[in-house]
Amino acid sequence: MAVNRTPLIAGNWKMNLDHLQSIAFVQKLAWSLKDARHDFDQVEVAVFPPFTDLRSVQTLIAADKLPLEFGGQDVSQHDSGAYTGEISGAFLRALECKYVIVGHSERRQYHAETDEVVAAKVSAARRNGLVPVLCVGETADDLEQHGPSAVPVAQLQAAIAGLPKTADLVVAYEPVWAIGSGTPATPEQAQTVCKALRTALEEALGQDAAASTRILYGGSVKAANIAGFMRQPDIDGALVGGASLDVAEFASIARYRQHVGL
Ligand SMILES: O=C[C@H](O)COP(=O)(O)O
Repeated sequence: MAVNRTPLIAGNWKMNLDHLQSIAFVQKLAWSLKDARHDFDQVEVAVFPPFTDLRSVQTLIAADKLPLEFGGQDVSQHDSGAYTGEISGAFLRALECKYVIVGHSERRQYHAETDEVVAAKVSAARRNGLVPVLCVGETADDLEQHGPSAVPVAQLQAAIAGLPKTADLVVAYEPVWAIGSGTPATPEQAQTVCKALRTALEEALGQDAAASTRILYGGSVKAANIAGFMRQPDIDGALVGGASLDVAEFASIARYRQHVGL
């Protein structure tokens, strides 16, 4: 991991933990990281609760001045109007979200989100002052047919076409076959794709954007395997699903520097 990119350890809770559970979780997480003298200047930690938890999480983090960031798991491509069930980026920003996940494979798969929709959501996030955490990744079939990098790179290119060179963006490489499977990509496999993604960032947005944009790996990350990913030069953190629901496990992932020997 390059020294000029602050690593980001992000927990995507998906559809887990209600607002009461979210309060207990965030309190325990902050306590656990404080106990362990986690260095928040060296590693940024963020949680992505369900929409219904965001107000509780915001209130707790603000009241106790907890050094945690948070964001939504999705955002509408529209800012307001007759879109039943959708959540505006303006609403997320009003709740002081810093980030929003865009284009997660579960949204692409279960909600038929196309590259075009994902690109519109990236724009909506930026328009509303949110940093998009743009997810890209190939299925097992994609991998067999096109190799490791073609699909994630094409998804990235489609989502960032037309963005200004100064756009603040996080990219999360999540091979679909690794998500929730217990079988992560190897650090070397993940590095190969993340390097290709960085090259695509450079081609689209220039050298500075490529050098400053954080690229996360996601897919069956846990405390026992985080160090291998964080040793890779083009991996700047992790987007964690299942393991982010266990406070001790997630805190241990956030303290990856101990595992890496830093
Ligand atoms: O957003 C997170 C990813 O989908 C990874 O999920 P997982 O850690 O449960 O494999």
